[in-house]
Amino acid sequence: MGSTVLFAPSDKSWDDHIQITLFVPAALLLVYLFYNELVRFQLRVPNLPGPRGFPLVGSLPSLSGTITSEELRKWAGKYGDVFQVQLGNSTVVVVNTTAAAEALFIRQREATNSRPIFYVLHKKVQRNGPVTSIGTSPWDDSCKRRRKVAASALNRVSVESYLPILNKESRAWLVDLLRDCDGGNTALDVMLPARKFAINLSLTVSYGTRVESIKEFSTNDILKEIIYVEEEISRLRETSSNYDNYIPLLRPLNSVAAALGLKDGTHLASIGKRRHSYHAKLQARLREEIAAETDQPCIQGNVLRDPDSKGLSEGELLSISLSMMAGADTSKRTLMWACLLLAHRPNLQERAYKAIQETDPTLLTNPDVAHSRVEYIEALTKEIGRYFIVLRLALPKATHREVRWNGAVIPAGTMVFLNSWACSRDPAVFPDPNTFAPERWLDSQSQSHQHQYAFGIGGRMCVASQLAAKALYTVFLHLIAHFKLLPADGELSPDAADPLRGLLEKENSRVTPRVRHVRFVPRDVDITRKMLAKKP
Ligand code: HEM
Repeated sequence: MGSTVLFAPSDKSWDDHIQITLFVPAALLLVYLFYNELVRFQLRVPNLPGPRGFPLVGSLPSLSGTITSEELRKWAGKYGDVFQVQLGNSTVVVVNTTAAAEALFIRQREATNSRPIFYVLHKKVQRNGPVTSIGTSPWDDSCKRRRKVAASALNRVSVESYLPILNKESRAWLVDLLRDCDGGNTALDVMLPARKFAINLSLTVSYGTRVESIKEFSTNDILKEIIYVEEEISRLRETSSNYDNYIPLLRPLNSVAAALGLKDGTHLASIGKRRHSYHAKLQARLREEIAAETDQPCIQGNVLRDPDSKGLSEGELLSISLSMMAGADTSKRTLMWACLLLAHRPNLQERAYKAIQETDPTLLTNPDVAHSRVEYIEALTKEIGRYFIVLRLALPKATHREVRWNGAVIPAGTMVFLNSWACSRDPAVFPDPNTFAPERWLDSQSQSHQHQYAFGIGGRMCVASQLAAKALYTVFLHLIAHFKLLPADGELSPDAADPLRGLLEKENSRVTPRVRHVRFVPRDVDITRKMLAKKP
């Protein structure tokens, strides 16, 4: 007798089985998509124009592969100065002109003072950490306290006390250049000295410590860690990518991928932990220096010496230091663009050199130049900030209360992008905006008192704008006084230092130049050596 399979499904029941297996998830997905579209629809700001985009993803595909800030600037031509765009499930209000920026961030300053919460940064990277940096903290009492301490440590008066540091760091740059430039025959990677300068500035302000040699960046474990971790954080803070922030559906999919071993599910949290851990090491070192009375004045030191004076918790103090290190990234990128621009504009260098000579020729041989005021170099510094805008969408902002614009009421908790790039290209206040013209900032010009958007605007503007501007000024003056900068291959390229065509990555709103090498030819080696010898 042949064996009988009692429960063998007939062909029909197999078909039913397969149909149900396919149908149920498809139906659930459709229900989810429908519900999600309702949510996305409700999140739109009534009476504010803006594209609707695609289901689920909104305008993300339309922005993908574009230079986001420039694309949004172009969209303003169609939708107006202020419009809304949906990035997945997030509604973002984009502000594209100087008039609109003043209306929202100055006249409604209190209401636009906050920062959004991002899934990747706040929920994943910071998951186990006590704090976020100031620049990524929503507006509350703690944020107010931290910002106040940072701002008073970096205000115009305090900046005076940092001038010796700025002189020292810009001279250190010249020492490195003189040693490595090979009389201008070898092109140097400008990222290395720019990074050293920027990290030293942040380390000094925060912990009273600095890096002596560029080589340490590849040999010293804590510095290697700072660089890796800060670059990762910078990538994870990027607003134009990190789609998990905007499309909730991706989050469980990523968890499944991590569970299946297809991606590293611990990476994000580990970056947050590593950031806290390197700061803890720097702080421990500073505590030892304080105990030995060998510490240098710095923000952490001031608070550690007198913990009750500022009313900050340990976590809040740490948050201030996280913020100082994040600032290093922007200074570095600005310095890189500036070197490239100067290398491709010999006339600009000569004009600047002449301006130093005419204002005060002793500055050409003086080791300390940070105190000086050469109007043209100040204008050059401002124009470099305007022309390149290294943080093209500033840092993402959020409304803290209702904001009004042209009949639309933008509710509290809405994400807002200040398109600093578009504001800097606003022809209403910057005629011929695509031309690099330091002259526009000279006192005689009508634009000279315009706001410079490189540092953002409003209640959450860069707390270190005075210090950063002075630091850039000091480097530019010293560089121009002692070196001629030339393109790496001798060819003057119109694209290398172009803020759109010269980009390394189009979509990144923190912009870096594609070309990184420049030749530095000493103007007069003996004069530079003598100047450097005046100070240890
Ligand atoms: C060329 C150099 C720099 C540029 C272009 C720059 C630019 C910016 C921009 C655009 C913002 C956001 C402003 C806004 O949302 O309106 C910002 C915020 C901030 N910057 Fe800078 N920055 C620079 C250097 C620094 C340095 C050196 C530090 C620290 C030592 C620093 C600390 C901060 C902090 C703490 C914030 C957050 C402010 C807040 O959210 O309340 N920045 N910066």
